[in-house]
Amino acid sequence: MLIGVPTEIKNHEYRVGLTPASVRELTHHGHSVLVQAGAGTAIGLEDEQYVAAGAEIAADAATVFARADMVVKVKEPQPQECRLLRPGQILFTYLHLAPDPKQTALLVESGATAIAYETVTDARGGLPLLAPMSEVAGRMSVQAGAHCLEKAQGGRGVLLGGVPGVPAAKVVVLGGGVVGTNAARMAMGLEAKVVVIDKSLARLKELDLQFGAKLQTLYSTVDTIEEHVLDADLVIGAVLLPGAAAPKLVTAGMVSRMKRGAVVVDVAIDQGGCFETSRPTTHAEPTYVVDGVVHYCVANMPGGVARTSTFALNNATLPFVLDLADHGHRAALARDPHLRNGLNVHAGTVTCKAVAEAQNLAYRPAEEALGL
Ligand SMILES: NC(=O)C1=CN([C@@H]2O[C@H](COP(=O)(O)OP(=O)(O)OC[C@H]3O[C@@H](n4cnc5c(N)ncnc54)[C@H](O)[C@@H]3O)[C@@H](O)[C@H]2O)C=CC1
Ligand SMILES: CC(=O)C(=O)O
Ligand SMILES: [Mg+2]
Repeated sequence: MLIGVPTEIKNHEYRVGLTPASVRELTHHGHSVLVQAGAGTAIGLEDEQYVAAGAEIAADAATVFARADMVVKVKEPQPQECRLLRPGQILFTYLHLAPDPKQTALLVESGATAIAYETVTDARGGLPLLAPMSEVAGRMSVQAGAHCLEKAQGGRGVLLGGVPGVPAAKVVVLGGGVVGTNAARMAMGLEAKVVVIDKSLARLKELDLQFGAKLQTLYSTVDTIEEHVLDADLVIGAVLLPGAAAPKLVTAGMVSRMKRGAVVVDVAIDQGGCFETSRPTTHAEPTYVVDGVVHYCVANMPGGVARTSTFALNNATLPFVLDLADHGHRAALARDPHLRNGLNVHAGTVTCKAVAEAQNLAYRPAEEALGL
């Protein structure tokens, strides 16, 4: 199979779909890889390293999309990329379609087979291709939040850990999954007072066992959310209903009653965000203020630490890329129900139920669309 890797074009996005080491694995399996010139240069992955691993270098994205049987990316395709896709071609990348009707329509129109990293599952109920970036974003959310709390950034001028004689800041984490756990761990490491709110009792039990008395775990109700958000210095949004638009747990009314200079970091923004006042921002302009509350809503946070993120992402995606390349999409999707859960759009139909429901579109189960 010919696998194509275009340069990412989203704002300040420097990750790359395949590392030279991943390219070497693919060529070792007898596949060909076409990498756009300069795709990894920003993070020190030079064209020469890709060539040494067996890749061919293409001058531009149009060539990569025109020749590749499978396009491997990081972020959702931008409109000009969607228009380069064709029927029968595989697109393997993050899509986050539920809150994005425009991209959904373009992918349906393309006729391509679009497999989303974020809805691929594993046998333990996890999301193995979302998890590495959730680890990164969870850890970054506390760095970002701590920075935004500084006066010059519009924050309250509060140090997360306090100092002897002065109280620590209060950090509230909504959702105790992969992002939430990593955020809580970093916030506890900086000696903030940390509360995690989740609607899964099983998850709260695991967190309690893992962190003990240092972490307060609370069951998610409107009451609990309101009480703790109003009292917080930093709130981190980390909830997820896989594939679906994020639930708006924090209303605009609650935000208006938060402390002036408090900060919200809405990591769930890629699924639409869990604060009613959230809208996507970029690394170039990461924050805005609503009712005195600083909002950080960058939809590609891991792009900020693109080198770490690229290696972490490739560790998780490579086995699936190899599977798709070795067997073709139909056989690979037929034999692996977890990879099949990643199929969001195939040959002009939406095959992810949560996406179809979010946008009121016709849904066709993947098995039916693939003729399995
Ligand atoms: N902005 C960015 O750059 C990035 C965003 N993300 C996003 O972060 C979000 C979280 O991802 P993960 O932690 O991997 O998901 P996860 O599935 O590991 O955790 C989500 C948690 O939310 C909880 N939850 C669901 N509904 C809830 C409710 N009503 N109240 C309280 N908790 C609730 C679930 O029980 C679960 O524990 C996703 O939207 C993901 O796409 C992930 C990486 C990067
Ligand atoms: C998951 C995601 O949105 C990202 O890594 O950018
Ligand atoms: Mg505890």
